[in-house]
Amino acid sequence: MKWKIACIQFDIAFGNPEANIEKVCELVKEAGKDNPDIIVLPELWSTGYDLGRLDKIADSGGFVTTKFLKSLAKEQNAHIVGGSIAKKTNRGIYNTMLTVNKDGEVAGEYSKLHLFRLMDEHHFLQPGKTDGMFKLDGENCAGFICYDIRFPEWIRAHTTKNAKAIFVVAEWPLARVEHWRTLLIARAIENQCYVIACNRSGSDPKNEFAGHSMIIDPWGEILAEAGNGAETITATIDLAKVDEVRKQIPIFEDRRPQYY
Ligand SMILES: NC(=O)CCC(=O)C(=O)O
Repeated sequence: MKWKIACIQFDIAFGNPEANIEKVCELVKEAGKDNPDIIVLPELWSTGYDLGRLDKIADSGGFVTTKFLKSLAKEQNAHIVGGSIAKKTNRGIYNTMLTVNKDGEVAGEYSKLHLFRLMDEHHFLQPGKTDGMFKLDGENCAGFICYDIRFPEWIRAHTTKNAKAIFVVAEWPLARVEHWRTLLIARAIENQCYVIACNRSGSDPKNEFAGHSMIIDPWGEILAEAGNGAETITATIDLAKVDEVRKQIPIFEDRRPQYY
């Protein structure tokens, strides 16, 4: 399976879902001119980290964003890994990744498992309880949200279920850009999978963000990398390469989990 991927890196308007929905609509349509198979958005793209106002601005039940992403996916004939949104439920607010396929169906829903205390998430958000596996065109994929990439065991729990492409959506600050780049490359090499990572650019009242969205192959080669401004990066990935690399160095066969 070959997929052309587009990661849309942009500056999120702080606490302004209407403005962000309008912007994403425009940017997805622009990216769609290149006929990508999969379009990826960053973390909390509709609200940014305006955590103190989430009670007012989070999407209740995720209904507005789900409907919006479904209609965009159908219109663009592309799968959308819809970054994440703040989803309000009667159990609290979650940082939730929604993936919709090009038929306009929800292919996956994953709420961030590891809340990032340095950015106060634990005061405002609930941690998810499910894994990030989903399928696109019958292929196993997995989704992760930002801080999750610091937990290799969480990513591994998905690649041992044969996830071949992992999607990381983020609001990763510039202060730790080298951690971002190094961790993403390491996750690709150690799991012998594609890593498709979409970060935001710009700043909010507390942080300047790194950008540097990346598409990395299972050998750890960077196929595309953004700078730190608003930019859409694209690359074509071929999942056959995952099987090739896993055959060349068979780490999944050579694991000794009984000793770990
Ligand atoms: N939004 C996040 O989860 C940020 C994670 C981060 O910055 C880190 O260093 O980890």
